Amino acid sequence: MSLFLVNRYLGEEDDGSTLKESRSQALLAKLQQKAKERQKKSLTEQTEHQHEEQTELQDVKKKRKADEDSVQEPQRNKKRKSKVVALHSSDADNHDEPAEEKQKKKKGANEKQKKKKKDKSGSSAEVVSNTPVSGGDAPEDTVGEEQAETEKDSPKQSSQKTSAPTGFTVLGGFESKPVQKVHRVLPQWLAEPDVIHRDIKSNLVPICDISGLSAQLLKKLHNNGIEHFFPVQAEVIPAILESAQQGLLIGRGGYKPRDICVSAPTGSGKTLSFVIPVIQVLMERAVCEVRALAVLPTKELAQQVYKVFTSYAEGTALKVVMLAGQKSFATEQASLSDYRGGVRRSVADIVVATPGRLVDHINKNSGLCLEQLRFLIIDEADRMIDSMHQSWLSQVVNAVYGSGSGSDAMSMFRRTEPAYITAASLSPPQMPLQKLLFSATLTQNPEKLQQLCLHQPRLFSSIHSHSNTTAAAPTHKQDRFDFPQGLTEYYVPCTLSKKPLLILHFILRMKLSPVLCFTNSRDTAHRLYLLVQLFGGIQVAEFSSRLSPGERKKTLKSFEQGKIQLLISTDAAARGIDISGVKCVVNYDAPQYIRTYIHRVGRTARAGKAGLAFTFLLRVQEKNFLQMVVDAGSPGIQKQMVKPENLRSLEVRYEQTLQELADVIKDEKR
Ligand SMILES: Nc1ncnc2c1ncn2[C@@H]1O[C@H](COP(=O)(O)OP(=O)(O)OP(=O)(O)O)[C@@H](O)[C@H]1O
Repeated sequence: MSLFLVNRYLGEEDDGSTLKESRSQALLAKLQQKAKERQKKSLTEQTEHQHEEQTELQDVKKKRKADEDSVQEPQRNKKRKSKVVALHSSDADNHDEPAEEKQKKKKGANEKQKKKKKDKSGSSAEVVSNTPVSGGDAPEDTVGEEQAETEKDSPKQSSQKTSAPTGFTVLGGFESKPVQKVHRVLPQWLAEPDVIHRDIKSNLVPICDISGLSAQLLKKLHNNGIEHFFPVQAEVIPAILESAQQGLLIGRGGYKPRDICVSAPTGSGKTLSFVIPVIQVLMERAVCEVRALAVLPTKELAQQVYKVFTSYAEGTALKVVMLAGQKSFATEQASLSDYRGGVRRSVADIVVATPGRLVDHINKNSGLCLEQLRFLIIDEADRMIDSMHQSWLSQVVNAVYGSGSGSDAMSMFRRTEPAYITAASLSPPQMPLQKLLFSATLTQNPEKLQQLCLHQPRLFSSIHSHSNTTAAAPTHKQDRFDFPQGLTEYYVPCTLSKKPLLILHFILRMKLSPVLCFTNSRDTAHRLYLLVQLFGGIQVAEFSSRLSPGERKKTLKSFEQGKIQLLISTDAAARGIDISGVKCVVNYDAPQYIRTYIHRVGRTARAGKAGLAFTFLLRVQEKNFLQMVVDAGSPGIQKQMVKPENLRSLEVRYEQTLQELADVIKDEKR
């Protein structure tokens, strides 16, 4: 005999499907019976409630009539009418619903009603609003009366209401409404800029017509072959000079000077428009401090601007320093300050820097003191905004206002970062930091510009105000820009395999050199360079991050001197690089972005001269690329076909070169 009996659940007994079936049938029968009982119950409840509701409704009606008699308030009447019509229409809505749905709604409403009664909190108005939902059985005479009244008042309205079953404005309904176009509204300073003439040649201003420039500077300009200012210079130089008319400490009328933004085409002379006034203002300084800082995105550009600054600072007491990593950190550090009598003193007035190297000097406390900074120049500003993730600007601002928090509270020149302008914030006067922004493709996106924390900015632009507001109308997707007047744009339909032949044809047959040719990657640039070199007969060089900064500098110099017929480059040379004598730009690879296109083609047709730009386009690229260029405001891009027979004479040699190239690349990889 067993002491314990252990019962275990062993899952469904597998005694055949018949048992399972009989069980499920029994379950189904049970459920059906329950449902029937529920239906019956609800029907009886319903009739009871309908009766109750009718009596309640009549009460409400009586009460309301009494109210109406006493207070003849038309506004209230209107509300009630619409309510009743709405109730009626919601009832009409219900006709379309399936019977089951109706039943459910009725039941739900009944339950609600019950609850309300229990709580004794339901107002008469609530009862009215609930009534039709509970079955659409509102007393016919009430609705009919109200509807008749409404019809009398406004037949049009009533017809609308009968045709549209819903009297309510359905929130979140499914009615399709035409989507309203969102029109771009620019802040006034962006929408209405100070206009710069586009045509350089016919709007030259003699240098002596600009007041405020010293005889020394005028002489310097003259010596450099500049007798006239370009339109952008004629507008911007006086504006910067005016902002510093009262000295470095305060702006016009004692106010902080406005920041200045300049959007003018490539090659229009933006560099001199900040170099000349900054030199002019700083020439009169007594103590050497870093008062101007120009930030540029690449070493090459920094080098170029540094050259212009040094050229115009020559013969003055001003010292220009470059922090772009061209020299060692220690050498750069030594050029910033020295020790005299145990005190560190600045020996730099103007600093030209790349953002990375600049931040290095700020963080490593290398002797770069920005506490007396008056001008912050941001060239290629749109590109610099894109590199804002490096937080270089906030580091510069911290370096400018860093010691204003009280370490030297007695100092008259103590600086605090300006917040809102109040009488208190303007006193005592402090050296203002004025930002000067320059670009050929300055963004009109206020959100992006906001990152620069501009103070009452003033925009100088060659894009006219009317086009600023309507410009984006066709697409609303991209900004519009100005193209140099002397530029003629072409696109060349081609296939991938014909591209190298085309470039050879341009130089050997069309004699278009010197050509600056852009590719989208440094590998493409390198292969094309090798191919052209192997083909022979063309002075060719490449320019990309494959080369050291020193090699790049040399290459640019040789190109400028005319020793190179074809310079194949990545976008490293697309922005700002000023190489005189570039007759032709070729986009071997079509650029992806309009800004890249504008800067690339802007390496020719500079300073009012003529220039050609060709873009090789594959069939699949044509539509989108041409649309992008037209939307950006290009005056027109023409089609240039190159007949296959024109390339035939080059083909045999080209095929041989391809084989040689394969070997060279193999060797390189090894
Ligand atoms: N007033 C002038 N007279 C003659 N040449 C000038 C004058 N101003 C500038 N230039 C020349 O025009 C060329 C283009 O100037 P700059 O490089 O300043 O153009 P940019 O507007 O900065 O172009 P990008 O947008 O491509 O940087 C330079 O070679 C410069 O020496």
